[in-house]
Amino acid sequence: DNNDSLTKLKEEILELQKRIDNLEKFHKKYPRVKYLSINEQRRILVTGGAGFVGSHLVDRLMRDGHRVTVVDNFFTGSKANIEQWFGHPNFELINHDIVNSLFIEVDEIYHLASPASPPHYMFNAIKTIKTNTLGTINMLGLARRVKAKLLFTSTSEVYGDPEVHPQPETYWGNVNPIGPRACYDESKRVAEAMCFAYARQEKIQVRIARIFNTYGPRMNLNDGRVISNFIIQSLRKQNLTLYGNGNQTRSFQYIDDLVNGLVALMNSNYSKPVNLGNPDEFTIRDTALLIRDVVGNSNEVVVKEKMEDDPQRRKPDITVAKRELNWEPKTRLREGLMKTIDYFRSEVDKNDNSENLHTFYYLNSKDELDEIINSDKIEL
Ligand SMILES: O=C(O)[C@H]1O[C@H](OP(=O)(O)OP(=O)(O)OC[C@H]2O[C@@H](n3ccc(=O)[nH]c3=O)[C@H](O)[C@@H]2O)[C@H](O)[C@@H](O)[C@@H]1O
Repeated sequence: DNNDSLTKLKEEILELQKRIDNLEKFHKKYPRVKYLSINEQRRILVTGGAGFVGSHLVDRLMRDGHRVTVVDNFFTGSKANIEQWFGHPNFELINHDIVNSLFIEVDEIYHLASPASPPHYMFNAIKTIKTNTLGTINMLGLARRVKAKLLFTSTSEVYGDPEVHPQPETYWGNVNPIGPRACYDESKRVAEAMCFAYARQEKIQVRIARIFNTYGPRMNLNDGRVISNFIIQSLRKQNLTLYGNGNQTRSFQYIDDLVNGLVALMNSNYSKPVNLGNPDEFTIRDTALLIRDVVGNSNEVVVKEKMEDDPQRRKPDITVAKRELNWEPKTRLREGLMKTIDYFRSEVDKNDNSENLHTFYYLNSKDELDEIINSDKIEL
């Protein structure tokens, strides 16, 4: 008997030894990064660096050879977006909410942290306002203390429901200050004002990007914005939800183009706001039909209640970006959609077994909320 258990123990030890050997053999492979000398290498903070746009920017800055610190509170960001850099000597992740002060030493700050999808930013309107106001003040304070250059990611939503088309940076906008979108567009507007106040009064170097509708891999499955909703609905063979008649327009920019624009803007000498967007304009109905076509299904398009204060037409005038940054978007919508659909296809496959996922719906009224709760569309 003793002999038996001894043999069994020996077998178990051998098995464990094998596993330790395997672990020791494992070396994490990172994407290739450029070598920069100490003089060339910059210390760069990316707030919201675990989010959709932030993580693509982090990839670019890391590959360029810089030292990158990500700050994120993971409200809409996710660790999976940046896990490729965990453990890399040039990379650091701080779980921190920028509504509180941050004390670190950096040369540049890309300040992206903010929920961006309407259902997300409306989910906790006060928190959205705090993030864009207190959060931006904190980042400007940091920039002043350590003499860093700060790029603020503003939005085409500062133009509200625009009465000028396409929208140049000189247009002051048509924003409802008390509407459901105000928590986002008004707080982004005041954040722009803060950047300019710090630039004038404290001589901080600021850059302001007004980002127009952007899509691509790593958008959350529950992002709730139109491109991801239509793709997921098409993949799952659900009805495509058109809010309103679908004649409203948007101009969609692929993520890689935006990242190039952000880096070009940071490195430029231009300190006034710059539109970054793709001027190809589509109605939302046509967008639904195109996505359905590229996915290759024939789902029905159903009309839902119109969003309150939904901008009716949106298209960037990118004359300034072309002139000052020598930048323009390169990716056509169909091409960008194909890459995005590939990403969503694998994410949907992964997630559909875990049943805890749903598309966000806009709630315009109490009736609509009741309707959703009583239907099987959403698990609350
Ligand atoms: O990217 C921008 O410039 C700004 O505007 C967007 O807001 P919005 O254009 O309203 O983005 P979506 O939620 O994608 O909506 C686009 C249009 O599609 C419609 N929509 C959305 C989702 C859906 O399932 N169905 C649908 O018809 C909306 O009503 C809207 O007319 C984003 O929310 C912001 O992050 C960003 O700052």
